[in-house]
Amino acid sequence: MNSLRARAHLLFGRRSHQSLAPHQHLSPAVANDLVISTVDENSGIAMLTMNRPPANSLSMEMNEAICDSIKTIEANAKIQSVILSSTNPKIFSAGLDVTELVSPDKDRLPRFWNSLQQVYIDLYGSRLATVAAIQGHAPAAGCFLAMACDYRVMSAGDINSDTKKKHVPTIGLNETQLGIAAPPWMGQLLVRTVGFRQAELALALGTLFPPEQALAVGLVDDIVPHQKAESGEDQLIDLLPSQIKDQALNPLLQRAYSQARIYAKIPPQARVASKMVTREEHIFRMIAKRDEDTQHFCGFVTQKAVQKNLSAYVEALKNKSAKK
Ligand SMILES: CC/C=C\CC/C=C/CC(=O)SCCNC(=O)CCNC(=O)[C@H](O)C(C)(C)COP(=O)(O)OP(=O)(O)OC[C@H]1O[C@@H](n2cnc3c(N)ncnc32)[C@H](O)[C@@H]1OP(=O)(O)O
Repeated sequence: MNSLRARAHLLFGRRSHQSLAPHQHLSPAVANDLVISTVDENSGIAMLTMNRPPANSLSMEMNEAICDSIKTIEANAKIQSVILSSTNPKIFSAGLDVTELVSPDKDRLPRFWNSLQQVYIDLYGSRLATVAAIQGHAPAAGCFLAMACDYRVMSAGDINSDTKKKHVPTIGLNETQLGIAAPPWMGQLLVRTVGFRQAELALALGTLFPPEQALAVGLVDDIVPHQKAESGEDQLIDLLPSQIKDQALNPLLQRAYSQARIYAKIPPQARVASKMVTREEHIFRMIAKRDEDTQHFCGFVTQKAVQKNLSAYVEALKNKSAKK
């Protein structure tokens, strides 16, 4: 137990009281293209915006960029909360980049999987309070990113003013629909989020929940109707990267921001210690089985039958997109 506590300190307690970053008031966007980070030391809030068109799918480089951004923000002791968002108004993240899975390079595949495991460790185990602003679709590992946060707000959907078409985002672990299974630690996150029976059903069926249902099962904490607010918070406007500067009146981002502010006011030692109570065991269990998990993943994904399903899925995605 003592060693668990020591390791927990490494995971959750690291750098929480040290200022490793030079003092800054409000930083301009720090972009590594795939992920854009902005921080506001006055409010103690940062924003991590995923920016990998067209769908924020998680390639190895994208996973690494997410981890790098989390670590950079964590190194600033003035920051207590981070909002995870997307530059794409219709897609939060489409999950794993499925092209990483089809006819994979045998040296890259385990590294790719390790990069996803690291996102889990760094995001789920972050000392920061994390709020997911789920504006658009969040299937599979997109749902995982949201579940790894402390709080999830989801858009109720939107009507295109020109075409009058309704856009309703969905969220869930839909892996079985691709002929694959969510890895145990990801599936367990769903169990921890929505409870055993709902998770058992949703995992088997690959259910993608629209916002109202996601709220009803507890997969998200709040849903926000898309009605532009009259006025925005100046501090939120400053935090938005240039790519989404026009989103200052977006009610979803405003709701995420107010939740991030609530978290930022809680004494960090207490908040982090309480996070440890619910998360440390799960994280350590995964770390202990990390290599086994990688081997299982590589073995599973490279099976002939699985490759056939994945190829067909990627083809269908491309055809769907081409028909638009
Ligand atoms: C033991 C463990 C073993 C295995 C575990 C493996 C775990 C896997 C977890 C995963 O995350 S698997 C990935 C699952 N993801 C999906 O099934 C999502 C697929 N995408 C969609 O359903 C839709 O794209 C969307 C609902 C997210 C958005 O729909 P829409 O707005 O209509 O956009 P398009 O479908 O036209 O897509 C736009 C563009 O993006 C490309 N794309 C979409 N998803 C992915 C993806 N996951 N990876 C790579 N690329 C993706 C799509 O092909 C289009 O690209 P174009 O260049 O053709 O425009």
